[in-house]
Amino acid sequence: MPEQTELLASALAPGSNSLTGKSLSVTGLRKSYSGTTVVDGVDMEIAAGEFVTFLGSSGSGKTTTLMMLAGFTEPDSGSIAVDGRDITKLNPGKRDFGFVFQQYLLFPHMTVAENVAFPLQLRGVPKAEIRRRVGETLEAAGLSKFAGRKPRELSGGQQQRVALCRVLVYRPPIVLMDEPLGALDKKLRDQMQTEIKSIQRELGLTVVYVTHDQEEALVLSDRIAIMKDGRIEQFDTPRGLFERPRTPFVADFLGAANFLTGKVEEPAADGCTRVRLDTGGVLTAREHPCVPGQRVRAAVRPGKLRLAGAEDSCCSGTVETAVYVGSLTRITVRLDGADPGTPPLRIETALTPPRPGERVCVTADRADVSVFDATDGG
Ligand SMILES: Nc1ncnc2c1ncn2[C@@H]1O[C@H](COP(=O)(O)OP(=O)(O)OP(=O)(O)O)[C@@H](O)[C@H]1O
Repeated sequence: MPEQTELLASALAPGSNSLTGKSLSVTGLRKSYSGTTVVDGVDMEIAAGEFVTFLGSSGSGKTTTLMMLAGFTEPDSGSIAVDGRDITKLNPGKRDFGFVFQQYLLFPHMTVAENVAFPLQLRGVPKAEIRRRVGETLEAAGLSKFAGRKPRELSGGQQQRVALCRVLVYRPPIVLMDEPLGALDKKLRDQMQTEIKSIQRELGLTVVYVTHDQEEALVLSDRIAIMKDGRIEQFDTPRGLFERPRTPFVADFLGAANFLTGKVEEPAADGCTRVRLDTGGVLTAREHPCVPGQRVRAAVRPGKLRLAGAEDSCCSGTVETAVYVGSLTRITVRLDGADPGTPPLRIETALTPPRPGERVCVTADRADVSVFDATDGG
């Protein structure tokens, strides 16, 4: 399949109007419905050729934001610019964006070839040129033998590939995709992710993508905008989001963090923040803007908590469960002195795991500990 992807990219390349993507600039975008704000001041700069994903739970405003970029939904305020040109008032057809949605929205009465030809006809491309470009695109996508079929005679993956061809055939500089792989099974989704990513890279397209699937966002994106209640909580690279979450929500949303409450100790010479945990024991974090005595929550991902060696300062507790899930074991540990109402710590380890009932001491490297003010919700 990678070969096919390269073919598709090269079939689209010759004679292209706009081979590379364009930049997108979004400022203060807002939208309310019946007095309820659903998009609440979205600002972002997307570089030409960048793959950006809106990731968030249902109702967080991802689709509404994308629809405003597309021009299908009118913003209450804010502006959108492509390569510095304001397009906020431009109607969708004039924006020359490509759209791919979860529902493939292929025309059911048209054949595959007619579906792919449609955007070229709209743009007044001469007939011979249409025939050539449709043929090349279908060939490269491995769809030539289905050219005469109607969409209902294709599988979900094939239909989605046709939908992708129908967009790429007219080479839009910016492609907007809303859960395009949502209807496909896992294996096909993985395969299509690879294809979409390769085509985007090969052609240098700017892609703005919507999903609620974390793994998909991490695989595809140069940067991810984590959305909550109509706002961007953090817009960063996958690594940045994982390693430097700016809010407890982001820490928990990506990779389900453990939260431990405590109080910041007097600063030490190394500039690190030491948190004396309510359960006893100390966790050290890299520098955070905290003051001594401040009540905080320290966040650590399950894969970053580890069972301490003799030399570590650590937090003692008892293993409650240990479940082997293939390449690693998921352990839960109840810390000594933990409030019975609080959930146990979740730890993932590839090492030989302890057994339920065993006493352990838990710690984390300072680079893996994030600290938030205790009143910072999320
Ligand atoms: N046309 C509309 N009229 C009224 N409310 C709307 C309209 N469109 C969206 N909403 C509301 O705006 C909020 C955000 O919706 P949106 O579809 O943008 O969220 P989303 O993050 O894409 O969610 P999902 O992942 O479920 O698609 C929701 O509460 C939704 O009910």
